[in-house]
Amino acid sequence: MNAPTTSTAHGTAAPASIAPAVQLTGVSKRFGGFTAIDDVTLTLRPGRIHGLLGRNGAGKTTLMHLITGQDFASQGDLRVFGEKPTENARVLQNICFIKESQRYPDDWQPKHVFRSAPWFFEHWDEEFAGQLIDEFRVPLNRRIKKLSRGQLSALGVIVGLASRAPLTFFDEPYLGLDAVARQLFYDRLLEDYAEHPRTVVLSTHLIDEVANLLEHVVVIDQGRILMDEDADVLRGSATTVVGPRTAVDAFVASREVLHRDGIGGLASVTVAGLGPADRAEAASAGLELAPVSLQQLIVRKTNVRETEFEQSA
Ligand SMILES: Nc1ncnc2c1ncn2[C@@H]1O[C@H](COP(=O)(O)OP(=O)(O)OP(=O)(O)O)[C@@H](O)[C@H]1O
Repeated sequence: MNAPTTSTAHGTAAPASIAPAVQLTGVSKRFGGFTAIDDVTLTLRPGRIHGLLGRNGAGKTTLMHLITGQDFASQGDLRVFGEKPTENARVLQNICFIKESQRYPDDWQPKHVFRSAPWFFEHWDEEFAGQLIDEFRVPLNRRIKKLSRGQLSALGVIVGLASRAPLTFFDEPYLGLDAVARQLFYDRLLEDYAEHPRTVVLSTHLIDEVANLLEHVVVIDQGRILMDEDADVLRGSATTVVGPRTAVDAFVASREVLHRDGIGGLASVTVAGLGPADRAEAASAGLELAPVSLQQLIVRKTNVRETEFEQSA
């Protein structure tokens, strides 16, 4: 029996109904005395592109290992398509996990990877894979050990895209990819996802590069979820106010300040959520309002919440 799936208008299998694709409740992962994932409760809804973001060592890869059944949680309940993922073929056949450190048999060439992919991924699209192989210029008959770093990354990206797995993880897939190849990856992911909706989790440090792809953002730090919000809500949740310092200070005095910057008599202050009336007030005070990039927003909100966490600890 397969994991619950349903046909979309495009005829592609996707997780059924509105049941969560992934559901974690009070999940922790400890390595000896060190807690890498700390009491995480998180839901990933199906049919969305999620960004899993966070600083080095935050716990992103560990979390993905737990969700993809490669490791056991020390505590808590973890469900993927409603079932526990570990040692569960029904769930695992619907997951594709592309990671930078992917290992292949010593004597394998890319052609062996592409030949074996359909055994693992029931929605594998050979024609799409062929198109991507040409576009990313991956040599099919060279030993994988001899591939350049970028070619190796491209191999993973092609498998991840052409697998069309209902739940696909890309853990820092861009490492080694040049700017042209990264853009190609983003373009093909978005086009293919539009035609074949599925649940995608993208872990990356290049937040602004993927900002337009992301529908939902999860930020993790020291094993805890710092942010779990729709990207659109996040985008509209802060604005930078720029102008003469005294006017800016007066305007932000009663508002939630996320970040302050400035030089000489000029100030640039990022504040949370401005409504139409606030915007009119800023305009009449001669202040400029600038949008905040997703990356800046995440960095600023993360700093504020890290401080709150530290104070409450
Ligand atoms: N097998 C392990 N044994 C001990 N500690 C581990 C193990 N695996 C991960 N850790 C620790 O858990 C923490 C989270 O690591 P993880 O690889 O999940 O971070 P990450 O967010 O993916 O980081 P990066 O962005 O640098 O790849 C780190 O402090 C790491 O050293």
